[in-house]
Amino acid sequence: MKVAIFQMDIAFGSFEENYKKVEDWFNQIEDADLVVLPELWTTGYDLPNLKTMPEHYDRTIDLLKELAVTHNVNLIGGSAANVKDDGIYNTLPVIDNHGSLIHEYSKLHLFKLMDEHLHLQAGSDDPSFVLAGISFAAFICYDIRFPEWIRKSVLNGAKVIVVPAEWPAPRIDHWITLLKARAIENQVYVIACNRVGSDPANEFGGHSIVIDPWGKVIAEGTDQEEIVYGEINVEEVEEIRKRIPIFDDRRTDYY
Ligand SMILES: NC(=O)CCC(=O)C(=O)O
Repeated sequence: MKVAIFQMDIAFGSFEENYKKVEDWFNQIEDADLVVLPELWTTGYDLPNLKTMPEHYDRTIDLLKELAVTHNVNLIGGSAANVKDDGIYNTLPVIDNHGSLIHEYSKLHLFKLMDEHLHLQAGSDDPSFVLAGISFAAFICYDIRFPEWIRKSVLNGAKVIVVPAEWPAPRIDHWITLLKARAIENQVYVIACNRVGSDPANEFGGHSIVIDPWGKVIAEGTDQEEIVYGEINVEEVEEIRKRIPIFDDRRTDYY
C-alpha cells in the first residue's frame, strides 16, 4: 500500500483556505492508495471559535468523500472539530476510495497544555477499522503517550497504526521516540502525519513518518510543507512477529 502524508501548514481558523490547499495537494499526488491528513487541519487550534462553525464538519466530510472518489484513493482524513449537542469533539474520519465514510474516532485523551479540556469533549470510540482489507487503528496526537490504549487495538488485530497530529517543535524528539516505541513494542507499522508552521501559541515540528514493525524509518518529512511518501507491506508484520514472538511470550498470568 502506497501512502501519501500531507505535512501541511494550517491557516488559523480559516477552513475555506485549508480546503483550498488540500484540494490543490490532491491534484499533486503522484501515486497513492492512502492519503493521511493532520489533526484539526480545517481550523488549527482556534478552539474558542469552533462553536461558531457548527456546519463545517459535515462540509469537511462531503469534501473528503468527493476527493476520495475523484482521485480513487482511501483517506484517513486527519481530524476536524465536530460540533454536537453535548460539546465539540476532535473527530477523525476514514473514507474509502468509493467515497463511503467507514469509521470515525474522536480523540480520547485531551491535551491540557493546549487547552483542549476547556473546549473539547473526549470521545469514547473504538479506534479500530478495516480499510482495503487491512486492519488499522487510528489515534490522535497526544493519544500516543498512552501505550496501553494502543496495545488494546493491537491485541484486537490492528497491524497498522495511524496518527494525525499537531505536535509542537520543542517536543519533536518525544514525537519520534514515542512513535518508534509504539511500532517496535507492538510490531506494527506506524504512519504519522504532523503539521508544520505556527499558530499564535505554538510552532509545529513536522517530521511526519512511516515506521516499519522492526522500528526502521521508511520515510520521514522535514520541518517544511511537503507530501511525504512511503510504502507498507503488512505481511512484514507476521515476519517480524515470527522472529521475536512477543505476543506468544506475554505473561498474561502476571499482567
Ligand atoms: N495536539 C496534541 O495532542 C499535542 C500533544 C503534545 O504536544 C504532546 O507533547 O503530547
